[in-house]
Amino acid sequence: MKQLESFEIPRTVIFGPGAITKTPLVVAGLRAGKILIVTGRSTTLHYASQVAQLLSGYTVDVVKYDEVDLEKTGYDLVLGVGGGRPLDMAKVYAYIHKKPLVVIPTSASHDGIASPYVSYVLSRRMYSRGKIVAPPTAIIADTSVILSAPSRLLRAGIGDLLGKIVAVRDWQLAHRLKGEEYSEYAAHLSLTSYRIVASNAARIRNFAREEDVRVLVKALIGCGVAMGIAGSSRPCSGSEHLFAHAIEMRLQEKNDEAIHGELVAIGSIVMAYLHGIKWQRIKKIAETVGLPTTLKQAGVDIDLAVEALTTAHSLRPDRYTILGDGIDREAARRALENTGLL
Ligand SMILES: NC(=O)C1=CN([C@@H]2O[C@H](COP(=O)(O)OP(=O)(O)OC[C@H]3O[C@@H](n4cnc5c(N)ncnc54)[C@H](OP(=O)(O)O)[C@@H]3O)[C@@H](O)[C@H]2O)C=CC1
Ligand SMILES: O=C(CO)COP(=O)(O)O
Ligand SMILES: [Zn+2]
Repeated sequence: MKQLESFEIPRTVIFGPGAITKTPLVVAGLRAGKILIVTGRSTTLHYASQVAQLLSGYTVDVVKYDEVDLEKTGYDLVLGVGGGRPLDMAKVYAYIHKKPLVVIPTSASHDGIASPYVSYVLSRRMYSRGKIVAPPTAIIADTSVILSAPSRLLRAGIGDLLGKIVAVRDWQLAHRLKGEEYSEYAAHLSLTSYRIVASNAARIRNFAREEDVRVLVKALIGCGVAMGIAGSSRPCSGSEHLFAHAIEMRLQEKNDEAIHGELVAIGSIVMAYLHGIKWQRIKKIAETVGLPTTLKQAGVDIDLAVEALTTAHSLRPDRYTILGDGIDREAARRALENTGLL
C-alpha cells in the first residue's frame, strides 16, 4: 500500500491591477503585529515602502534580502516584495521561524512565486538547512506593478517556462531509467504552463497589455503549484536549470550575475538538442519574444558555457537528466555549435 502523502499550496491568490492595495485586508486575516518585509536591493525597495505605508497600523521592518538576519526573532508575519531572490529569502525566514508568508511579486521573471522551494543557487549560498520550505499562505500579484517592470524581466519569465519541456523530459527519463517517482499530473501542469505561453508568445511578447502579463503570471503560478504537488522542483527544473545554475554559481564567485530566465532559455535550447526533441521550436519562440539565442547575447563566454555543460550533471547527483554522468568538452562544444548558440 502507498504511504500517506501531503502537499501544501497557497491558500489565497489576489490577482489583477491594483491588487497591492488589498494587502491590509490579507494581513488583517493573519493576525500580525510585527511584520518583516524582505525586498530587493534597489528598484523594488520602492514597492516595499509602498506596502509598508499601506500597513501603517503595524510595526514594519523593511530589509533587503541579502541583509536578512535569519536568527532575529519577534516577527509574526513575513512579506516578500520583489523578484525571485527576495521571495526566496522571505520563504526561508518564514519557514525557519514558522511564520505565515505573503508574497508580492514585482516581476514575472521566475516561477518561484507559488512554489514551496528556495532555489538551488540561493540555497547553496545562504541556506544550508535544505531547500524545501513551504509555499506562501497568500500571493498578491498586482498586474499593474508587474506590467511596469522592465520587459526584459518579463521575457525572462517566458525563458523560465521554456525549460519545462526539457525538465519534464528529464523527469520521464529518470522515471524510466532510475525508477524515480513521477507525477503525471504535476508534469502536465508544468507542460500546460509552457504550452499556453509558447502558443501565445507572438501576441504577448511586448507586454503591452495587462492581459499579457496575466497569461504569464498564471502560467508561473501554475508551475509553482506543480512543484508543490510533485514534492520537488522536478517538473520545472532539469538539465536546462543545471546548466543555468552552473553559470550562475560561477558568476556569483566573481560577484557578477545574469538573468535566471535568460540562462534557462539558452539551456533549454541545448538540452532539447541533446534530448533529440525540437530544439528549433524552442529557439524560435525565444527569438520571437526577444530572449537571447546566442551565448554572446546572453553575455556568457564560450569557455564558461562549455565548463557549465561538462560540470552541470555533478551539481545535483540525485537528479538524473539527459546529461547522465556528464558529457565531454568536445560534445559540449558540438552541441553549442549545432544549435547555433556559438
Ligand atoms: N524558489 C523557486 O522555486 C524559484 C526560485 N528562483 C530564483 O529566483 C531568482 C530569479 O528571479 P529574478 O526575479 O530574475 O531575480 P532577482 O530577484 O534578482 O531580480 C532581478 C532584478 O529584477 C529587478 N526587479 C524586480 N522587479 C522589478 C520591477 N518591478 N521594476 C524594476 N526592476 C525590478 C530586481 O531589482 P532589485 O535590485 O530591487 O532587487 C533585480 O535587479 C533566482 O535566484 C532563482 O534561483 C527561480 C525560479 C524558481
Ligand atoms: O528555477 C527553478 C525552477 O524554475 C528552481 O529550481 P531549482 O530546484 O533548480 O532551483
Ligand atoms: Zn527557473
